[in-house]
Amino acid sequence: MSVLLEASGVTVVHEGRTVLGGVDLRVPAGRVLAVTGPSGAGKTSLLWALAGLRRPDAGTVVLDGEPLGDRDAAAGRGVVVVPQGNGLASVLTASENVLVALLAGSVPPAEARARALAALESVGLGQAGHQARRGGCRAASSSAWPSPAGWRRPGGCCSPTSRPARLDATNRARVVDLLRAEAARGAAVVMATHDPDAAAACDGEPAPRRRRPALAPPAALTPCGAGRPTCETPRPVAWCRR
Ligand SMILES: Nc1ncnc2c1ncn2[C@@H]1O[C@H](COP(=O)(O)OP(=O)(O)OP(=O)(O)O)[C@@H](O)[C@H]1O
Repeated sequence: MSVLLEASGVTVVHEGRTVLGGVDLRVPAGRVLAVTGPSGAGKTSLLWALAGLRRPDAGTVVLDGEPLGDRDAAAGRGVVVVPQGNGLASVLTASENVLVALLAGSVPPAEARARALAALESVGLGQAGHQARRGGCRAASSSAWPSPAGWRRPGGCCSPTSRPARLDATNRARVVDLLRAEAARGAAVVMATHDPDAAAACDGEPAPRRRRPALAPPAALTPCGAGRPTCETPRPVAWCRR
């Protein structure tokens, strides 16, 4: 089945404050959607909701026509989430971090080693990944770390990543390339970023019209992408790559 991630009216309330209001989006397989906005705009809240980590206070998240469910259910359906802090174990090397994820998904050890090496090479770490611990491989960014489910059966992939302070142009391009490759393998990819260049690399088209007035977050998510202006009004927007 072709992956289709849809959100409808997703609203997140923290401590009585609406930080995300009525976001609609639709991300089919093969597309990379970027959401951007200033700190506090609600990017992480949106991605957490899309990944099943945070139940929306209103609205729905649907994957392939079925409600997403909680994180366990989402993971079981191939939804990968890459947290901002990478979620890596600092006591493990880069390759060990990748291996653990693969082995936990019952990938045979030999295959897991090959996949781990391929993943690290794709971000320019290669053999260095056998020595590099978390601090040393941060520039490779989060997208290098696949979930086994995500590799075997591409589903949604939510990546709050690419803070400009952490990625230079080369590594930014690598991250975007990895996300595009994931999309090309059939994933629907959502990336949150502060980095206008990273967002622009995910060229796109406007999301469907909102069905209800926005409960504007304190600083709204804004669209960006090749040739697309930034919205001047608070308007959470999603967009997809053709
Ligand atoms: N667990 C929480 N409890 C209370 N408030 C929260 C919680 N998580 C987020 N918030 C608030 O919700 C708002 C949106 O936060 P969120 O992390 O989604 O924004 P963001 O766009 O991802 O920000 P950043 O780019 O800095 O990561 C912020 O004002 C934040 O302080």
